[in-house]
Amino acid sequence: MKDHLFFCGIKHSGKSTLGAFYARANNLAWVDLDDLILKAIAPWTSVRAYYKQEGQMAFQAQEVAALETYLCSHHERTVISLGGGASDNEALLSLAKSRGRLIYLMVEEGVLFRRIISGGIPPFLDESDPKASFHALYARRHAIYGNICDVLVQLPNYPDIRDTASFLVETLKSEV
Ligand SMILES: Nc1ncnc2c1ncn2[C@@H]1O[C@H](COP(=O)(O)OP(=O)(O)O)[C@@H](O)[C@H]1O
Ligand SMILES: O=C(O)C1=C[C@@H](OP(=O)(O)O)[C@@H](O)[C@H](O)C1
Ligand SMILES: [Mg+2]
Repeated sequence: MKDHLFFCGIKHSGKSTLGAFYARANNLAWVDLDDLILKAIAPWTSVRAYYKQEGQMAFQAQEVAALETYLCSHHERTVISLGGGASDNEALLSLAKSRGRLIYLMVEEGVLFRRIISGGIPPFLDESDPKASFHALYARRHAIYGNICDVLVQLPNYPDIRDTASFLVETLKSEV
């Protein structure tokens, strides 16, 4: 199967939540790559903790291994929600590219920043200037996703995520 749909985007853009919605609406299988990694790295209970302790290279190797394992054993068309750091994993992106289409769920920087810090400043942002550190992360990853993805969907920021999901389903009708 070479026609999977890979949902890409910066952290908190809604890849996981909207991936599940979109798959349900289109009667497709859905998996979240972070969930597959978590199963593979048991007894770890969080991918973030694994990433922090074992480092980026180890985490990226898990991303590729988890995707390879899934693709080898599942042949139905699947919506696969990637993690936000996929932009920095060339091997993962080229594997995904070879097996389907990459959909960039683009959310405006300010909206994402507010969503991210609503739960407090996360450790991946610089505590002394979280806005500037997020700006740098956003700019770099946005450039990569904008360049590599086959489809870019600029998501609205509706108060109810179900409305955003419906927008996505409608928008992708003409694209995939
Ligand atoms: N369009 C949206 N509107 C409101 N909240 C959202 C939206 N997209 C994501 N969220 C919220 O942001 C958080 C992260 O969503 P998630 O789907 O896990 O994003 P990702 O997988 O891209 O990091 C969740 O609390 C989710 O409810
Ligand atoms: O942005 C990142 O570097 C990461 C995002 C996470 O996924 P979400 O974007 O689904 O939160 C997860 O894969 C990991 O913690 C790394
Ligand atoms: Mg996610």
